[in-house]
Amino acid sequence: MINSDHQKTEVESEPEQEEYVPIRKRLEEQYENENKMNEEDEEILLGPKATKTLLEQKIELMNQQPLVEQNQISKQEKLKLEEEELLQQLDPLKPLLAVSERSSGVIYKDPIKTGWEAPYRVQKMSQEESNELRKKLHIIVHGDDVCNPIKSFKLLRFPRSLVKGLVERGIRKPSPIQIQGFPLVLSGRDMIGIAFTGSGKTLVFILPIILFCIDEELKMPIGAGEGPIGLVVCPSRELAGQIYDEINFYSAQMHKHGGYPLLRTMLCIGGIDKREQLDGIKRGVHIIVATPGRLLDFLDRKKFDLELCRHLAFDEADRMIDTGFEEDVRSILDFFRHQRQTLLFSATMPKKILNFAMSALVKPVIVNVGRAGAANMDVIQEVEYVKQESKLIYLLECLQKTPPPVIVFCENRNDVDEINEYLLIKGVSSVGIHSGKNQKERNEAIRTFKDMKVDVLIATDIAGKGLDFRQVQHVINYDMPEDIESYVHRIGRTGRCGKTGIATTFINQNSSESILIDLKHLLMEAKQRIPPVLQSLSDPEDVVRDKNGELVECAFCSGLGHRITNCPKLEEMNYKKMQQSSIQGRSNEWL
Ligand SMILES: Nc1ncnc2c1ncn2[C@@H]1O[C@H](COP(=O)(O)OP(=O)(O)OP(=O)(O)O)[C@@H](O)[C@H]1O
Repeated sequence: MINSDHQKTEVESEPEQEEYVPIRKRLEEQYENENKMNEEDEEILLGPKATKTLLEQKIELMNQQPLVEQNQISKQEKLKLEEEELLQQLDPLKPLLAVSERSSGVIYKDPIKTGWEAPYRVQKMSQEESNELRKKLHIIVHGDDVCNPIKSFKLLRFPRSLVKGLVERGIRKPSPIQIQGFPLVLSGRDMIGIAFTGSGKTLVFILPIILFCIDEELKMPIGAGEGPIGLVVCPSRELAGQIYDEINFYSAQMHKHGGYPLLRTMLCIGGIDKREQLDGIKRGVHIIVATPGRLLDFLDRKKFDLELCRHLAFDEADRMIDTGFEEDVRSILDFFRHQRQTLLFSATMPKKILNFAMSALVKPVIVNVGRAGAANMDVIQEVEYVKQESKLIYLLECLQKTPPPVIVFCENRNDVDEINEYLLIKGVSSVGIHSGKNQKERNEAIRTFKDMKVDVLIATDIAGKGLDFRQVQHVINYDMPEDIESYVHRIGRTGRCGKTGIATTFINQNSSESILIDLKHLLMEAKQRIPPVLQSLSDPEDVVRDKNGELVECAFCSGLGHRITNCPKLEEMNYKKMQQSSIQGRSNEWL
């Protein structure tokens, strides 16, 4: 978690802790309270409420069928329905609609219009041909009127100067998420893109946004104080910096090789001088890349507005709307004055977040490449039992597995500092990054590591999501993260864009059994070797399989080894939420 360190410090410094109330009880109470307040709102938005539970409705439905057709509700089905119900109770949140949209009663039914159209050759592809191609590439789509996938940049009508830029980056043909994602985004559709780490999701939103902005600029140049047309929001400053650099790279390529206008972009994140950022706005800006805290700060203080903004992308979207931050997202949406295109991307997307996110989209298309939350198959996953006291020594040995650069992840920042000190003493060139460091130190750490001036980066989950370090062949988890999604993101820092990588994870008696069972199933799914220590763990009784015998994932964290009723992430989040209810304001991490 990006701000887990910060949260831990706050929690530790609390003199008196509130009494711990079991999750079910708290949820029941919370649901009752929120329900009272939101009944009217919800009825307007969602229609009249059902008076019966899903289970009762199902039984009633079955009773209406002829006796012969009646099957007993299986234990599994019953569990699934109970889970659906629990999920609904967990989600007493209003749909992700901005207050302004709700108050004006405006409901958009059609996607926004763009000037892009697929070539005739693509348009006349039959449904069977499209499905065949999707099947071959493991692309699964959900949604109405999904446009055909497109296999080449040329057919996508990308300008030559842009293709030149792609080639300079070693990119010659679109990846599966891009084959389906580009035509959808270019044609104005709202989209949720879910594909494994390192599969090229970033380009799916940045390239179309660049093209839309150039188109607008050519029609009517952006004036002083105007813009942005495109807004990208992501959960960490480092990721924002990376996306910002990518946008500038492709814009510069199009300017240099094609004479297109050079786009004005702005990085809107905490930890850097506000005045510098505001200077950018004065000249007018086409694209802003932001973290939510600083963005809301500027929007609240009317430093710029979203009057012209038509394209909004959330990267690592599930993290953005994870418990506790949906209010920030709602506030951002509230600044939009006109219809927008909304795009969400991540390698993990638990069902709870997906349901919630869908309410902000218009006629959305969900594009999946593989199971949401599955590990990248190009990463060889190794799990080793290492006693707590032997970890540092073993780490040195483990670093020899591959040539540098290597990333070492750990849960808390004290460990980052301790490991960094140890490695430096042992003569290993390393650098540490965590939320306790100032932005200058954080930027410096990422830069020196990216430029391969140091061999090892030691990081908390602050560097776990979205960051693209092309050369990294080995990721070491010094400890097992608290939830399986963070594990998937962490190991995804290697094995990117088709290259193979190794991930080594240290486990011991400190790792919770629940997360180890999730890990075991994730390894099984990715056809990896299961070490004896994990083999000996048996599944809890409530684990459910679908008709094909596949495990049904937890709807809250996508873990395969437990149900939502026993979700450790949910338990942890609710505990933290309760602990922090007295702490006012947004986390520093987001500013
Ligand atoms: N079609 C492509 N062919 C080859 N390389 C590509 C292609 N598209 C993107 N890349 C490169 O692959 C790397 C990973 O891309 P990107 O960062 O977009 O992955 P991602 O899917 O967003 O991963 P994560 O989930 O970890 O954020 C980048 O270096 C990018 O330049």
